[in-house]
Order: sequence, then structure tokens, then C-alpha cells
Amino acid sequence: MKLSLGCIADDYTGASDLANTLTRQGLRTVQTIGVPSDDLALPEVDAVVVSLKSRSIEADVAVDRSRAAEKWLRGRGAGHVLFKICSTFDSTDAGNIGPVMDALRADSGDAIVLVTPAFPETGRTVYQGNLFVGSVPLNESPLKDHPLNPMHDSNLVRVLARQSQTKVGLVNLATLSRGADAVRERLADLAAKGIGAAIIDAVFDRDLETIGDVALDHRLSVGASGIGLGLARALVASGKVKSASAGAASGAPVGGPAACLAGSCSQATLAQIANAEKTMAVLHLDPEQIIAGPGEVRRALAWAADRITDGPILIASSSTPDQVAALQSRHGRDAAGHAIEQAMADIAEGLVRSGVRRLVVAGGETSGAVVDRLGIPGFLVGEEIAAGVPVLRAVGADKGEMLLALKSGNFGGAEFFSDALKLMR
Ligand SMILES: Nc1ncnc2c1ncn2[C@@H]1O[C@H](COP(=O)(O)OP(=O)(O)O)[C@@H](O)[C@H]1O
Ligand SMILES: O=C(O)[C@@H](O)C(=O)COP(=O)(O)O
Repeated sequence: MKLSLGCIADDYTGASDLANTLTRQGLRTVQTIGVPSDDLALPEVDAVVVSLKSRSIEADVAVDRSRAAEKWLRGRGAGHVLFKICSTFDSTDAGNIGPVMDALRADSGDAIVLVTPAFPETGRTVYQGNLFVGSVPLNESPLKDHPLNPMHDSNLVRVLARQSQTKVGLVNLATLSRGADAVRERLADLAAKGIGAAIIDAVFDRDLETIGDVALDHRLSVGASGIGLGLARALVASGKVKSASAGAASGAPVGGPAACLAGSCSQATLAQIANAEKTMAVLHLDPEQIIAGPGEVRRALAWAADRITDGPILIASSSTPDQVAALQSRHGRDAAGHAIEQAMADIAEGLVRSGVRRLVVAGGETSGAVVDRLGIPGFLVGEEIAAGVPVLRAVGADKGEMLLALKSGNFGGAEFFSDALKLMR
């Protein structure tokens, strides 16, 4: 297997979002959980997305894991590596986007790296270096209340500069609109001044095509699914990837009981949970009880056992920003987050033990905890449920056939949970 594109994603929902984008653009793609072991049988593919759970861990651990993934991808022939970050640039001033980018750039030998979280299909656009979520700047969007990485600055040149050892420049839309060579010229000017990273504006998919074209001159880029789209289109247009008609993975129906777990506290997920109450049984966990001990997990599994044969169920820990803030002030942000993630993993494990083989998980960190606990080594990409969220078919799992959907907290329409289950047969 010689890869045309190697990708390292800093969380599992982000990885499935990117794998979905690459698949839709005609790249045969597989998502692996961590660096695959040598005995994992992978199909012949153009791109591998290695999923890490590295967005909210210590920066030096994120760097080590990302470098190990890069080494594996380069060893499989990947000439270009995309470090996939969140389209809302989720991170803190301590990292991890800057430190990982710096390390991967040093390994790649590139003088400068292009960075953009733009993903226009989901309303993420970048103008004059400022990230917009829909019609509002990042710092006015619901991301200002994220439980782990609250975002208070929409100017990504500033945000990245605070995290990185290199100086950060800007390639603005005016330059981009003059085409690939104008971008190349601007990058050469910035690199000559010792600037090692450039935030690049992008508003429309056509901007991402230009960016993808230029990015392929380099060995590394950093961004969300939008730059993945640009890279994929550039690879197909250049003839480096021949499989422009690659389709979604299909397979035998899995059937059996289905369950949804929500650990995201995003505005979108809170609304989706409220809507799900109309079509399925919903249990709201008590976060305080989760932290108090294992009783809340036992209560959830007993509740599920009484209902799971009657139809799909949803179990949610999600709370409003005020409630999240109150819990964190009592227990600490990381301790609260970790305890709830592990409880969700315990519940997922119990549900699978009782026969559930179709599982929807809302939340990136939550998905990471669940997938790790289930020991799933990788996924093939199936149908698209919503922008950025595909049906995933587990490969190499000892539980046999399983379908999952890993939803970024912010993604999906109002009826996401029932939309997902309709496609997960
Ligand atoms: N009620 C709650 N109070 C505080 N934190 C919570 C609550 N429910 C979930 N969390 C934590 O919030 C974080 C949500 O992050 P994540 O799962 O990545 O969602 P998203 O995709 O929206 O970013 C996780 O660490 C989760 O354990
Ligand atoms: O790019 C995106 O927005 C997503 O792919 C993503 O990274 C998801 O992160 P979470 O919102 O934490 O699930």
C-alpha cells in the first residue's frame, strides 16, 4: 500500500469527519484508531486517517503521539500529511495545535505550513484571519462555552502565535483570489522573513481547491475537513489518485438493538436531545452522581435493559453552560470531564455486552473514550448522515459487525439521532 495522503486527526469525531470528506471526494479512505498494529488487515486505500485523542491532553504527549502517527504514515509512502484539527480551532493557549504543528513541520523540513480550519459546508469560514462560525465570530459562537476548550479569540493569527514557537503570518482572501501562484509568492515572502506558519483565509470551496493545489507543494498542512477537500480534489485533478469514483463502504445489515450516547454539551447537541425525546426513550444522567461513584452507571444500564428491546434509546450527560460551569467549579474542569467520559465508556461497554451493535455517540472526547473502551481498531466509511458525520463500519473489532456514528458536538440537524439510526440498519 502506498498512500497518496496521510492524515493525523486530534480526535475521533474529527477523524470520521475528514474520512467522510475524503471518501466523498473519491479517495479510498480508512480511519484507524491510533497507529495501526502490523496485524490489522487494511484494504487497499489512498488515504489513512489516524485518529488520536490528543486535543485536550498534555502538549508533549500530543506531540509524541502525532509524531509516531506521522512516522507510520510516511513509512507507508505518504508524501503529504494533513494534521486535522477542529473547524472551530478547539485548543488552549498551552496547545495543542501549535506544538504539534511545530514538531511535524520540523520533521517534514517545510519552511512554512498552511493552516486553515475553514469548512464552508458547515459554516466555518476564515476572513482576514478571523474564524466565523455561521454568521458570528468564533468568540461570539457557542464555542465560547465549550467545557474543555472555550474559545475567546476569533483571530487565528493571534491564537496560533500564542501556542507556537514560530511566527505566524496571514495569506488573505485578496491574495488567494489571485490564484495559486499569488499564494505561492506570498508564502515565499513570509518564509523569507522567518515566518513558519500562515493562516490562510477561505470562504468558498473554490478557495479550498486553490489551497489544496498549493498545499501539495509542501509535505505538511494543518486544517479541518475543508483543506482535506482541497487536497483530495488536487490529488484527483493531478492524476495522483485514480479512484475518483470511490464510493461508501456497504455491507450486510447489522440489525439488533440500537443506542445513542451524548456527552457533548454543545448547543446543537442539546437541541438534538430535546428533539429525540419525541421519538425514543431518553435518560438524563445526573453528572453529580456520576462523579460520586459507579451507581449512576448501574442505574443507566438497568434503565436501558428495561427498554432496549422496544426501540432505540438515548442516554445523555449533557447540560447547559451554567450547569457545566457549576459542576466544574465544584470538581475541576478536567476531573469532571474525565469522570463523565469514563462513565459513558462504562455505559457503552455494558450496552454492547447486552447485544447493542449500532451505537451513535455525540461528542469528540466522549467518542474517544467510548471507542477506546470498545477496542475498535478502525472504521470503513459508509453513508453520510449529515455534513461531517458518516456511518462507520468497524473493522477488526472482536465484537463482530458493528455500526457507529461519531458526531462532533456541533454537527448535524435537529433530528440527528433519528436521522443516524435510519441509515444504520
Ligand atoms: N453535564 C456535564 N458537565 C460538565 N462536563 C460534561 C457534562 N457532560 C459532559 N461533559 C464533558 O464535556 C466534554 C464534552 O466534550 P466532547 O465530548 O468533545 O463534546 P464536543 O464534541 O461538543 O466538543 C467531555 O469531556 C464530557 O465528559
Ligand atoms: O472539524 C470539526 O469541526 C470536527 O471534525 C471536529 O473536529 C469535531 O470536534 P468535536 O466538536 O469535539 O467533536
